[in-house]
Amino acid sequence: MRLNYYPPCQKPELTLGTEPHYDPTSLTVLHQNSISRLQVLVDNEWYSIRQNFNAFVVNIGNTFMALSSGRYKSCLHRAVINNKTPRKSLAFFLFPDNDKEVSPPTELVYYKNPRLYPDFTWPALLEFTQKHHRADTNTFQAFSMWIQDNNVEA
Ligand SMILES: O=C(O)CCC(=O)C(=O)O
Ligand SMILES: [Fe+2]
Repeated sequence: MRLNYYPPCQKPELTLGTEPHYDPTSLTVLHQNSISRLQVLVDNEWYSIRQNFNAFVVNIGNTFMALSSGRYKSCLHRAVINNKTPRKSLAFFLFPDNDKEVSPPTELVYYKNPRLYPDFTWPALLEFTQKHHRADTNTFQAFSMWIQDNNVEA
C-alpha cells in the first residue's frame, strides 16, 4: 500500500504530482480525497477521473496485461497538483505471489495473438523498477528486453 501526499504548489503548471507511468502491478485500487487530480491518457488526450469519495479507481497494471497476453491494456496515468488544496491518495497494489510465474494461459496465445512478453516473476519486475528503471511510459518494454538479455530466471 502507498499513501501519496501532494502539497499545494505555487506554480502547478510547471510540475506534476506523479509523472506519467503504468503501474507494474496486476491491479491497483486507488482512493483519492476530495481533490481529483488523477488523469488517464485516452487517444492522446489527458482526461481527469471524476471525483467520487465513495468509489475506488481500479487500474490495470502491466502484470495483468502480460497475464492476459495484451488483451487487457495497462493504463497510462499521472497525477497533477494545484496551488490551493493538498491532495491525498491511497493506492493498494495487488501482485502475484513471489514464486508464481506470470505466463498467459495457452488459450490466449494463438497465431493471431502471439506471445508479447516473456514469462517473469513479480520479484524480477519489482527489482527492475526499483534498481534499473523507474516506472514511466517505457518500463515494461525495457523490462521485457532486460529479462531476455539477462536470461533472468522466471
Ligand atoms: O495519486 C494518485 O492518484 C496516483 C498515484 C499513483 O499513480 C501510484 O501510486 O502509482
Ligand atoms: Fe500509478
